[in-house]
Amino acid sequence: MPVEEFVAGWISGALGLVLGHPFDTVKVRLQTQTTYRGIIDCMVKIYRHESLLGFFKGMSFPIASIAVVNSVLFGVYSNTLLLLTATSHQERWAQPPSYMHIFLAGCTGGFLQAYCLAPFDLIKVRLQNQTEPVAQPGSPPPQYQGPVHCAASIFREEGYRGLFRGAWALMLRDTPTMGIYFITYEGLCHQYTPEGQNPSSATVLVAGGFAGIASWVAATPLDVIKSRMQMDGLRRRVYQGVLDCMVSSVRQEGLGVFFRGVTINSARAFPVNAVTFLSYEYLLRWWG
Ligand SMILES: CN(C)C(=N)NCCC[C@H](N)C(=O)O
Repeated sequence: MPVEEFVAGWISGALGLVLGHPFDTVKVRLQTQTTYRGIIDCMVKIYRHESLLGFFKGMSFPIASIAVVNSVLFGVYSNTLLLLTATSHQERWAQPPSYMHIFLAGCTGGFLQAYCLAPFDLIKVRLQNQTEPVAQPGSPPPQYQGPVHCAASIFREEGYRGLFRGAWALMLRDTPTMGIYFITYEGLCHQYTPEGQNPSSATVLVAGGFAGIASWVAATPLDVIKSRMQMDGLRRRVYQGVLDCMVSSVRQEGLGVFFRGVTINSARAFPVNAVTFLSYEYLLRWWG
């Protein structure tokens, strides 16, 4: 099993994550809180009330977890393709796998990474939703004082299963959309690369960016539900499950609720995934 794919997945994911985290904070707030009038209003309020640091709330855990999460996604994707098609990453441009195989490998990677991601994503969302300014002397401390405190409090108050709150919605979100992610990336690369050659940096950047946008547009409805399920249980339980969360969200806010955060998700997805795929491809070429 080639381990370079796992390491390349980790490094490239970390680069993309730092770039995209401020957008992610705005998205999570828009999806779970009703106090903001839109992206700009949310950004201005975060900056005024919480300073620039407010945009980076909840980032330390994802940075620590990206090693596991992204290496599982890229490593499982690549190794599943190797199993299905018997072609390694280096041979893949000369002998392209079928779209069905790419989709299946993407779904497998997405499914397994969702399981690893669930507790880390929960803690990120809970921390991002704390609106108190970071470390202001004299003011009451926020409910969670950091990622470890947050994890320990969830474990104490909601038990082990509490750490996996929203995990079903996360799996439903990530399994098909990671198939879409890799199909878009590989499809665009092949479209714009002469037979048998490696794709150029510009092609990788554009294909990676559009793969991010396509997958996030498809993922946004379940992303909204996932974030709501993760915030549920903080004070009292509102939703009985994923379906109940969908139905009551639509009843209260209309069908538009499924597209909350889609603009900021797409704006974030392009640079994040362009950088992720470019660094991934270069690291593998460098080691290959
Ligand atoms: C849920 N969906 C659609 C995805 N996770 N798509 C793949 C993008 C992964 C990248 N780390 C990012 O955060 O954009």
